[in-house]
Amino acid sequence: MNVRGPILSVGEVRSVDTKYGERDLAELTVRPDDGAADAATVTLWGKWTHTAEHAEPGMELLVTDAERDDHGDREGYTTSKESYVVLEPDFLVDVTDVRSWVQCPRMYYLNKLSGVPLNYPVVKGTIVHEVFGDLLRGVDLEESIEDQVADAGLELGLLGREREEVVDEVRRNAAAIEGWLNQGTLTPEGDEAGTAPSEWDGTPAETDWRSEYTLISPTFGVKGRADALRRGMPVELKTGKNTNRDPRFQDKIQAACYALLLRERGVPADTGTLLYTKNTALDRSEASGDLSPAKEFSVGKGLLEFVVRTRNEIAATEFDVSVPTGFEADAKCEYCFEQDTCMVVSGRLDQESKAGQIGTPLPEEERDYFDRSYRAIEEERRETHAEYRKLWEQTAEERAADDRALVDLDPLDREELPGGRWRLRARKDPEAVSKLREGDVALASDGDPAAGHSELCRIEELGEEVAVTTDEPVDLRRLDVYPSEISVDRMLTALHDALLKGDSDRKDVLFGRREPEFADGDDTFIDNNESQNRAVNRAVNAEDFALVHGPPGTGKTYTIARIVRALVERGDRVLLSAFTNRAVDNALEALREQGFEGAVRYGTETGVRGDMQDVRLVRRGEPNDRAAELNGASVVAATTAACGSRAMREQGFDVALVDEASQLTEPGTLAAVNLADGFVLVGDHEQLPPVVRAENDLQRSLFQRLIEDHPDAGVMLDRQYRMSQRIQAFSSSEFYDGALRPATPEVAGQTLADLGVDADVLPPELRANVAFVDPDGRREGNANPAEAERVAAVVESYVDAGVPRGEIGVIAPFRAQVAEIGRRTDVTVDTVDRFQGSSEEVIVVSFVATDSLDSPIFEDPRRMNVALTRARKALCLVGDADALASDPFYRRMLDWARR
Ligand SMILES: Nc1ncnc2c1ncn2[C@@H]1O[C@H](COP(=O)(O)OP(=O)(O)OP(=O)(O)O)[C@@H](O)[C@H]1O
Repeated sequence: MNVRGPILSVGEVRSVDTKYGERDLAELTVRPDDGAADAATVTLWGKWTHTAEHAEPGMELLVTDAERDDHGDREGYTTSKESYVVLEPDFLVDVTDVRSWVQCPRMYYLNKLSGVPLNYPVVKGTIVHEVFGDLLRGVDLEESIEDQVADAGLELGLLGREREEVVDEVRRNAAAIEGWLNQGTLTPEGDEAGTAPSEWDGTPAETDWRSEYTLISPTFGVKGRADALRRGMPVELKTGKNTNRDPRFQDKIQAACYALLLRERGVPADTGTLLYTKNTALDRSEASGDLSPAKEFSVGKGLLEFVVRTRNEIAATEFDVSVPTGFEADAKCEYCFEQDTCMVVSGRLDQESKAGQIGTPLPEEERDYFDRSYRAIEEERRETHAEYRKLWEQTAEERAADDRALVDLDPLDREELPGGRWRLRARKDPEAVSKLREGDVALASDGDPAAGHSELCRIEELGEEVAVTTDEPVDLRRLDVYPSEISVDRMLTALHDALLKGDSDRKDVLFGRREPEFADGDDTFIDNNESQNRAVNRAVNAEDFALVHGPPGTGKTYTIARIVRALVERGDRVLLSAFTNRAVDNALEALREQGFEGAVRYGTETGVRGDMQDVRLVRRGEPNDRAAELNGASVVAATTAACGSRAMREQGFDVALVDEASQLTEPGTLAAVNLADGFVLVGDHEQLPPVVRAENDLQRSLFQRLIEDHPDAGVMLDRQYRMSQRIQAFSSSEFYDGALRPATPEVAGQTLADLGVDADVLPPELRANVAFVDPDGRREGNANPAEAERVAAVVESYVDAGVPRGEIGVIAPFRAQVAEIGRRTDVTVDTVDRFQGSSEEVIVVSFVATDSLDSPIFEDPRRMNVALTRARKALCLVGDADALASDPFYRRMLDWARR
């Protein structure tokens, strides 16, 4: 029986005499059934008392295979021989984190802060791992090495490595792997080593080899990606040498973690193998000891329990977001490679640490900022974990209704690609919608992503047919959004880089110790728009930073391109960045339209728009050429997320220009800003705020903070090129103090007639360029079918009058209503978030709500600002007048629309 619930109290560890001799125990009070049952005593015996020492009231406790042990009138449970005790099972600890924690808890923390840097051992390690995977999939060794070294071309070039030298070194490492794979003793009888698994049926024990296996354990709160499984047993590859007979302790722990994860799936993994690739590469005369690369060890219950206890220590530390000191373990600092880094970080952040501190602490406000941001980012991590949990807590139908999965796919075919990867196809219900998009990394599964067979995949095609690529074939019956911690990890490293590596002068301005400064200068860069020209001047003259506030349609992109050109003309190297790929590509397009060539686009093939592929930096190839292309570019364009990548973190710029800055968290913005001496942020804090799950400081952008603290550093673009006078009026008065105006009389006076539409053909209620229609529908959940029907009819009226379908967009607040409307019309229907940054001649907005507006979606008027400003010539609001009139903001909107 499993007992699970919140801990109410934790008793001291004490010893008692039992028939087996003296034993330790600790009693905890827990409310089982996830808090629904009456309080019960749970007794943890023996080594599990170690976990009791880390437990605190408020944490969640899980005891598997518990036994009843009633205490008089109170229910009680006790651990059995089979039990595992898990603290905070919902917190998913990564296997690599368990590994670094056993080396030293402080190392775990430092790794988290600084991320994986660009260095040769790391890049080489990745290549060797890839080659290992290739060998398991049956690829020829030499072919694989050439291929994988070419793939790492850019990074190798940035590290100044020559291709030949790397090929040689990888070959020496890979030889150990190949040799081992070819050893008959380790291969099942009659089977050839290195052959790819023929058909995967979901049970690891039944196939010979699997590479890169993603595992998540709901019970133990652990996740990770095993290098390989051999007949269900974990094999870990280490690009180092180890001449002892036994694997290194931390390596053993890592393999044991995977064994634990496999056991949860019913695979009795009782042996772990570590493969040290440098062993055979040693010069035999210099080396002594055990030179065989593969070292096996047996994974007993004691080791698995140790893994869980270690994992519990991490979960307990993260429960109160405390910082490990290193005293938790008995690692010796003087033997540690990280000793200096550890001391510097401890000194700068004034943290207690076993290694000690050097240097002077950062000013107090910076340490406060660090602590607050660190906590906020860790809260966001917990929210990400909650997303993982939904993979097994929600039913397939719930996932689909939540737009997080495409379910009931019908597998069509599978095709093996060169290099051993697979392309899988399936048919999907044409009406099914989800958040998944082409290019996304997702989880492909046989229908059960947690307990069944699942593979990470990349979505290549998402129409009526779905096509994905994976490492191994899987019966493609379901596709899930795969929650990634990468953005959380990158926020932490950006925070680290900004505060611990950042220039102190820069920090003086960021932390309000000094005002931003500007050089004198007033040139004419743009002669037909005064505010845009001021914005370019502000940006060009900024000694520290400048802010460009751009309401809808005011020519932000145009102005950005002009700023970039002006900066490059005076000899600056510029980073052109934005939150989304779309905005980065739009800015590049504007640059091209203004006649500027020579920008390099840093991004993935699927992320970059088709017409920008010609300037995309290809990472594959000859190291020197690849690095020269990036290093030599005067303008590099990349999303802010990509700015946190290993390669980009090593780049330096004079100015970073960041578009959509109001949609970015502070650390998200810092990722780009860290790379440059000065920066220009472009955004509009009156439109959508940063997209985060947790409710904390991350919801406010750096753009907003700076523009509120230093209004003089900003220029607002006040002429818009998009909407007719009538459409923009409400937004201008509600959000921009009436300062927003049409740029030209043509913009102001545009109507549907300009499209050749005869207004008389339209129903009377749609003839004005702002219209309101009340369909008298009823909200059902997050949809309103009657309203959807009316929206579709409104769309048809515009089409009948001559508006091309491609010029009409429909915006609805909830995905359920998007789907409801999508079933009735073939024009673009989406939520506000998807429409930000775009516009259409005609926009129809569906409000869904009836009776009242009680949904968080209606609480932030900035959403409405985005919705209402997407229309150029006609805007039609479809909603329930009574519900809208119940809130002052929406009442004013109604008054305007009905005027
Ligand atoms: N100074 C200008 N002179 C002439 N046309 C301009 C000027 N500035 C912008 N435009 C035009 O106005 C339109 C909108 O500009 P742009 O796309 O740069 O707006 P934006 O502010 O980036 O829009 P969004 O609000 O969607 O981000 C474009 O067609 C652009 O060419």
